[in-house]
Amino acid sequence: MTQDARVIVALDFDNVEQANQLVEQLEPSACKLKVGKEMFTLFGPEFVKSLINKGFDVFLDLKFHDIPNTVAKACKAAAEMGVWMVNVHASGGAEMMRKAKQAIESSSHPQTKLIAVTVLTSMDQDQLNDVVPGVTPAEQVAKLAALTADSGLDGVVCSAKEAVMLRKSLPESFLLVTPGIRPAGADVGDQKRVMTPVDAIEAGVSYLVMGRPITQADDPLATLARVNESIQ
Ligand SMILES: O=C(O)c1cc(=O)[nH]c(=O)n1[C@@H]1O[C@H](COP(=O)(O)O)[C@@H](O)[C@H]1O
Repeated sequence: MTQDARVIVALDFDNVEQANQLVEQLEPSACKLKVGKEMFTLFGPEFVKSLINKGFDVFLDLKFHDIPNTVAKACKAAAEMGVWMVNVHASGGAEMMRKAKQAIESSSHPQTKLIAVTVLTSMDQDQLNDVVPGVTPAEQVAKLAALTADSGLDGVVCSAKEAVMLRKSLPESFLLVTPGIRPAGADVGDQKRVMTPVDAIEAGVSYLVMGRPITQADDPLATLARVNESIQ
């Protein structure tokens, strides 16, 4: 594996011992780690710092969405924890995103990457119609990704299905971070816009977020190794 692992393992556990049991088997060269709302609410910054101290790049996935001042301060606090990446919702608007980026740049860890969620990968056309009528997921992702890039952020969270389209209009350095990744035949669960790891990388994705297909596998390490091999 290269130093810059392309798989981000989503640690969505309600039990810190279980999470640590998995983490102990993983290597920072083989994957990055994502801590989301469940584990952060249960176990807080100490858990995040323990992963950073083990050498992992940590994506703190709290999807901030609030008034600009509040989000900026939350992003600065996240950066000062030493995380590799943090995210906000692009639908919070340009001012919110710009202020968040500036706050990170003024922090003691200015290299923390800031990305914005476009349309959640659990949403299909029907669900999006309830929120933004008459717009396809791809159109909404394109609009919010352009807004995110214009606001100076490092990238977006989208589904791999939108990657080819986004790569046509956004620079190579703009990060596309894609959940909804499922190896062929794996259980889709609540995800709607899904793709396999190989197809996602071929579509131009920067990082693959994978939770249950790895964490719930009989052999998480072997599953991660197979994914890494397939995308080399
Ligand atoms: O921001 C995210 O990470 C995220 C955005 C999105 O649109 N969809 C999405 O599934 N996620 C997260 O990515 C992970 C996907 O997990 P699995 O569906 O188990 O692979 C979860 O932790 C979600 O919270």
